[in-house]
Amino acid sequence: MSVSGSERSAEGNRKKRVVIVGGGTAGWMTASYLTAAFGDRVDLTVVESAQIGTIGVGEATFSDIRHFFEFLRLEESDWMPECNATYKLAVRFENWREPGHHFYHPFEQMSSVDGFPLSDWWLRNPTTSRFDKDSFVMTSLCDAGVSPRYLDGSLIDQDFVEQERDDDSARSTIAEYQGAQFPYAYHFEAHLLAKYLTGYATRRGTRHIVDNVVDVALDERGWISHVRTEEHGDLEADLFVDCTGFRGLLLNKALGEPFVSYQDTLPNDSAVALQVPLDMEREPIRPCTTATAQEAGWIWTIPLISRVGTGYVYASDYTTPEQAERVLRDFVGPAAADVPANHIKMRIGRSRRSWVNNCVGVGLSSGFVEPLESTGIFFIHHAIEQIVKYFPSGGAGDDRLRELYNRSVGHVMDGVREFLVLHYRSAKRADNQYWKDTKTRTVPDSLAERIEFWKHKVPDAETVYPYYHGLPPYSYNCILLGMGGIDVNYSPALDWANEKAALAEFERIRVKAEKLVQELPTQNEYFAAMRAGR
Ligand SMILES: Cc1cc2nc3c(=O)[nH]c(=O)nc-3n(C[C@H](O)[C@H](O)[C@H](O)COP(=O)(O)OP(=O)(O)OC[C@H]3O[C@@H](n4cnc5c(N)ncnc54)[C@H](O)[C@@H]3O)c2cc1C
Ligand SMILES: N[C@H](Cc1c[nH]c2cc(Cl)ccc12)C(=O)O
Repeated sequence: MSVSGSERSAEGNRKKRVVIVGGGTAGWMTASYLTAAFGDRVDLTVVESAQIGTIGVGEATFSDIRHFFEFLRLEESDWMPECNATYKLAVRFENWREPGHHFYHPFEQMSSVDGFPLSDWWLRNPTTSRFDKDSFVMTSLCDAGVSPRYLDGSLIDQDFVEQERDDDSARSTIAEYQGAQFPYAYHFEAHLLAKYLTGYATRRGTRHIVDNVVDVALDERGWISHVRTEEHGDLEADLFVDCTGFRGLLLNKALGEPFVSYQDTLPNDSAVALQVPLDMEREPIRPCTTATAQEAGWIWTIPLISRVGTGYVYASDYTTPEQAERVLRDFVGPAAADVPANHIKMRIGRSRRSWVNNCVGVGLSSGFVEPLESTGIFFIHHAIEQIVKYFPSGGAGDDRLRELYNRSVGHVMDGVREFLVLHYRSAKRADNQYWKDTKTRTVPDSLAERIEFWKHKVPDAETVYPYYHGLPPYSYNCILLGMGGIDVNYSPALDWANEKAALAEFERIRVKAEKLVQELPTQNEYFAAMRAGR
């Protein structure tokens, strides 16, 4: 049955009611974005429990998140100080290859010379032992601990400033900027961002209810008719957004949508986290997330203003919570002595469909992979953009819109899963059962075949996971060449090619890095100036 434009717009003109259950990062990011997208043409309510806490450990992000803040028309100086935010130029991997080794996965597109990526040229003739340092400027900036902005606020890479549109009414999305690599992302306290966005959304008309949802009622079609709260009665809506975290109260529990576990390929299912005070007068704020390999997983180190978020992500099949906490406390040292530990059980995988009938899960209810490449908030941001893109009309075409949404969200999570599995499979480290098993465990179907290709031709757009999943081919190059456990070869054609231009490109990178390290302020200096109002 087809629906005419006029029928659709009549239905579409009715004010849509959206109820978001859950007030963590997912709930408030969704509320803020929908407010920014639709204004008061959509009636929004967020209901969150005062008793059930949120996940917030000190999070790192993708660089794409800048489009979220831009969509809300927020400047860094508005929200960063409120969320103890710092810059992230890369992920630094320590000890994944062998003790004492480190490499970076930076926010910087890898150059190509004569049609071949720099990784190919580097494999043909490694200038030094550091692929990441030879091929990316950001690596040196991370080692030097500098900010990607000068003290006057200008950005290292003016190209991005020039790309920004003059037209104030247009706002960008992730999809529009694919291919253009912005040079940094952020570290921030997700619970502070949720608090900041509570103010943003409620000032723009979002209703905020603090109460427990105690029942989810379905109508005869199996759609949600209302959620029942303890003290605020029943909340009806056209669309319910499940932001209840790992509980999946609406999507999984009430609607019964199955959860597809990734545990067979990504066994890390637990974490223990600490918030460690940081003396900003004495200690540098590193401009990167650090992921340090451990006996049964890895430890994240996320530098924030005045503190460091840290935690051990581990597989409960290989160690216990008590041992994990001991390892983490030893790693941090005396600074963690009086800090309480937060033990978290993680649900790894995704809901088979994230959008079912009139309920869409966003955040941990939709899916989660371990935080190795900081993808949780990216999943949320991507999901919200897709909700707007496929927003239902209430008409017959909605089934198709939901299907497209579910495909897009499913591909993002499945693609990220492949990327993360590659980290473990390609890590050279194999010094205990945990690390030995990473070499023999099943990998997602087509990854095994891709790895066989990559041994002979470094990853490019033709050979990585074929659907959009946020990660460009150069990221795969960084991981493969950095982890060192899979032998990759340069393209044979390079034996007959002239490498002069490639050598000049390596030299350009070296000179640019040296200059920037001299010129840029440290993160400590930059944020001291930002907080003083510059
Ligand atoms: C160990 C760990 C490390 C992470 N690190 C990163 C990182 O570095 N980068 C990144 O991008 N992401 C990271 N994440 C993911 C990120 O923290 C989450 O994606 C993000 O915080 C969103 O969580 P959420 O809002 O979906 O769920 P939650 O924070 O769990 O919020 C759930 C909300 O639902 C409410 N709720 C639940 N049940 C009810 C009920 N019955 N009635 C009313 N309200 C209810 C709760 O009160 C709460 O407000 C990490 C996650 C974990 C576990
Ligand atoms: N969408 C990209 C994803 C991306 C590109 N480079 C990196 C580096 C790191 Cl450490 C994480 C993600 C990405 C983006 O966010 O820019």
